Amino acid sequence: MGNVPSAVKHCLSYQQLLREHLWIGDSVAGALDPAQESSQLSGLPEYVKIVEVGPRDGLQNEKVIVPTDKKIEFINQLSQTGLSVIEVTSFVSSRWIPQMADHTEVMKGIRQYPGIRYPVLTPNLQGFHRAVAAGATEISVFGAASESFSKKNINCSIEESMERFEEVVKSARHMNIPARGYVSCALGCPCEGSVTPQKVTEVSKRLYGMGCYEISLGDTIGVGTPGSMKKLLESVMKEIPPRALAVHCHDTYGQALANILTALQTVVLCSPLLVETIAGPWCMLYVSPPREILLSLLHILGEESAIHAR
Ligand SMILES: CC(C)(COP(=O)([O-])OP(=O)([O-])OC[C@H]1O[C@@H](n2cnc3c(N)ncnc32)[C@H](O)[C@@H]1OP(=O)([O-])[O-])[C@@H](O)C(=O)NCCC(=O)NCCSC(=O)C[C@@](C)(O)CC(=O)[O-]
Repeated sequence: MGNVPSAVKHCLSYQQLLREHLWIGDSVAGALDPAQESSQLSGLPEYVKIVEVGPRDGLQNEKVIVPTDKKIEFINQLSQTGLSVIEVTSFVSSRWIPQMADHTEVMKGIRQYPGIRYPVLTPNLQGFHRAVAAGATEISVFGAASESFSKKNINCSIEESMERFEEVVKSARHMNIPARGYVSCALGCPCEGSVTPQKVTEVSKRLYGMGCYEISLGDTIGVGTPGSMKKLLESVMKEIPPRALAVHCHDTYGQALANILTALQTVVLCSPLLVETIAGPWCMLYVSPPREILLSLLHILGEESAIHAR
């Protein structure tokens, strides 16, 4: 792997993870034959949906603005890896997030493959209408469980954000456009520190109640631990069915894999059917095919701006 950063190495494949991180399970390490693998996987969901968020959450954090054609190429390559959902961009203000200023060009420029969904972030009606005009067929609203973060991120209180999201989700429903909902700071806030599971549950419930079909719990600054993830899910699952939950784990302190594993194990106890985990070069693991893509992206971005965790 030469000088490829370890965060990137972690994205390569489950098999690679098993080889490199024996702690994932002594008896699993090195066991790549299908029979053994399937027995080791018991206790985990039968199906894990991966939402690739690299083109949005990854590129929005790059200091160097990636050229539009490279973004389009990146997304088109991701589309060929077997992913079923790729978050493409966000229709936010370019004054706030200049890295996403080319949202319309990216949305219009990508090749949309049948069977793959390409959601985009829309903070308000203005963003929603622009997204739809650019061809978006799935959207996400993004709130927070912390007042300070909400103000800092989208310039409004949690309550105001819910009012905006109601409008967006209602408009989306009228157009048969599915809506997802993010809850940032689910395991800690950069401004306020700890955030209670009750607060996260309350915001998640509002988003689910207004019609978001999936609620993604964001460990925005990667401060979660398996213990706090378990407590969080136990609280949120009292109000929201596990099949509608996703976790979005930043790997800032190297805890994302452990947190995702805990999420999978916690959710499977309640429902063997489905858990969604957000994956992406910047966020998480389990994406086996895009090794070449990651390496070529690193080449595009330059090693200095290597994949980082927020
Ligand atoms: C939400 C706003 C737009 C409010 O921004 P604002 O300044 O409060 O908006 P405003 O309504 O007062 O309008 C001010 C100007 O913004 C324009 N405006 C208004 N809305 C839009 C729009 N949709 N697109 C483009 N322009 C817009 C509007 O037209 C006006 O333009 P002017 O008249 O001054 O020329 C702003 O705060 C914003 O864009 N924030 C971006 C936040 C963001 O993208 N953060 C990163 C993503 S969230 C995240 O990363 C967390 C997540 C999802 O990954 C999960 C996790 O990790 O936990």
